[in-house]
Amino acid sequence: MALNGKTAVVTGAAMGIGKAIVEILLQNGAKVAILDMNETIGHCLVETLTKEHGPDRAMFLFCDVESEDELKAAFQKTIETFGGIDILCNNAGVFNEVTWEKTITINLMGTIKGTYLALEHMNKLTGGRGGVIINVASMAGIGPLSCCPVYTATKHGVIGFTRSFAAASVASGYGIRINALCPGFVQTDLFSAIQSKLGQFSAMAGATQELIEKLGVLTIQDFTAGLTALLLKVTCLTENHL
Ligand SMILES: NC(=O)c1ccc[n+]([C@@H]2O[C@H](COP(=O)([O-])OP(=O)(O)OC[C@H]3O[C@@H](n4cnc5c(N)ncnc54)[C@H](O)[C@@H]3O)[C@@H](O)[C@H]2O)c1
Ligand SMILES: CCCCC[C@H](O)CC\C=C/C=C/C=C/[C@@H](O)[C@@H](O)CCCC(=O)O
Repeated sequence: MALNGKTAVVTGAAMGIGKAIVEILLQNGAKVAILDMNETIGHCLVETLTKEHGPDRAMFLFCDVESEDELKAAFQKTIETFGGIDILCNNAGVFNEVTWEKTITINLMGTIKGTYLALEHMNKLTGGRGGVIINVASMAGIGPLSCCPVYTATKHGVIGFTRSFAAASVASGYGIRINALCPGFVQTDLFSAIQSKLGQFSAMAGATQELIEKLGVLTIQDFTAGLTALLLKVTCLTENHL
């Protein structure tokens, strides 16, 4: 299988898009560390995945991406257990215009913290073996979304950070491929809860609903089907194309 022998870390992976990414990685041979704050769902997911894919392929690690110490500990545990990290997916994210500072800390700073830790482990210039980083941004990172200026800012930030880091990686020879993923609307818990998280922009809910009707909403199954080929293309090229 394409990802045999590879180890991946996925943040915010207990459910939704993160969980879908974990399943694709496992189906293609990788071992996966599932980082999340939701211990109950995380442990339950590992139990299910172990039945499907066999023992020692997936493990749950409690980790709030706001905490550099927790991220560091989770990376360390992954390296000790699986022998290294080849793929990092910075997926953890929230949608909340009320507690907007936290939205920035999780969505943007969490992604930057994860990427810098991965750089320490993967950088070929300092003895690492290279690797792949995937940052989950959004279509709201490409254009404005009037109901959520801060969420939009974090996703624009993730894209800007990813593009700049990619240029630095190529210019310096880190041996790290980094890409941003920009999904449209996907039926997850985050998507279902948006109405109550708009705060002072709740008057924009109508415009957002029109956009949702225009663009449509992917089921997680359709999202997974569409993502599989793309994710493999990005992650499989580790050795030959860096
Ligand atoms: N659902 C969509 O329509 C959509 C579209 C584009 C991009 N995205 C992005 O995809 C990512 C995943 O979103 P989702 O829709 O699957 O959300 P979700 O709410 O269904 O799942 C998010 C997961 O992240 C975890 N999480 C939240 N805060 C965390 C933290 N501080 N540290 C670690 N884990 C944390 C949650 O416990 C949960 O398991 C987010 O970055 C989101 O912005 C979502
Ligand atoms: C309410 C959003 C909850 C989920 C957010 C996700 O990250 C998904 C974002 C998906 C699509 C975004 C599209 C953005 C399009 C705009 O740039 C523009 O074309 C639409 C303008 C309408 C508006 O201002 O609201």
